[in-house]
Amino acid sequence: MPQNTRRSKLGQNFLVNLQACEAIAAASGDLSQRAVVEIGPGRGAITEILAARAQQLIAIELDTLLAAQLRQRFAAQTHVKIMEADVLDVDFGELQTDKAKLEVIGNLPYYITSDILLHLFRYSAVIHRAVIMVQREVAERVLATPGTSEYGVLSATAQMFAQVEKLMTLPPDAFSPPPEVHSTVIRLTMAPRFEELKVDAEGFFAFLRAGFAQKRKMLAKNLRIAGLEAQTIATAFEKGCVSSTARAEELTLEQSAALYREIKGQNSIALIR
Ligand SMILES: C[S@@+](CC[C@H](N)C(=O)[O-])C[C@H]1O[C@@H](n2cnc3c(N)ncnc32)[C@H](O)[C@@H]1O
Repeated sequence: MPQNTRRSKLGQNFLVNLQACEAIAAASGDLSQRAVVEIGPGRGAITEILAARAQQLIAIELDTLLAAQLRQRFAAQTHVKIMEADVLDVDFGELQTDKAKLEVIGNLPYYITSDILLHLFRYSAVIHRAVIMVQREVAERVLATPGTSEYGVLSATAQMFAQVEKLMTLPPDAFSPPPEVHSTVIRLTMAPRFEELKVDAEGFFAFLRAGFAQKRKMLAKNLRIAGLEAQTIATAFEKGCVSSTARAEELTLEQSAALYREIKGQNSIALIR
């Protein structure tokens, strides 16, 4: 495959703004006692800084050539391990070598941002924080609050697993080659809310996906389409104090959870297709 095609396919827009590299590494705090996982180290701009600060660094790179170059460059630093792999295939549980949770950092390949986020949430029990660069529009969706048009399944999912913060936005010229979009660094501090809101992850996410399935439709309508009985929905909305005309994006996570618990209490969740 020609180099340019491979680059755009793998989301290879390398960060060339040194200040931004420093800021990303600094956003994870003191790393001297931490194991850090870098996703997509590329040409090593952030890797270099992390190698100087972390107790242990595991950098996961899919591109064979880049991985080989990094391996050579960091050969003398035994606390740095370059893994040639697809990050989505990596079991983060196996990367944790002591009790301390992992710090994750990365200027992500944008073509699989949502998949990487879901992968990180799957391993939220072994991750402390993730400082990641994503496309600005994705950051806006992750950070969106209920009642705004950006609020959707991604916002609800991210906010069920983590406290999310926006750190900085960079223009295309901070990268080489420049992407067509602006980029935003966000910090996710893992703090799952399932116990607090008394919901199970699998059922609650199926409920959220059904509720957001057609964003222009009212939540009740979407739940009907998903297979719930009208009476079940009406009772749950009444008990959960949710307006029958509400749309899914208007509900806080607390309200969605209350509604879900009501529906589950009526043994109707299994009806969701
Ligand atoms: C946006 S670049 C960031 C490179 C570097 N960290 C920087 O900031 O300059 C994304 C990197 O992720 C790598 N990559 C793409 N898909 C990947 C995957 N599935 N698993 C691991 N790395 C991947 C690309 O080869 C590229 O090096």
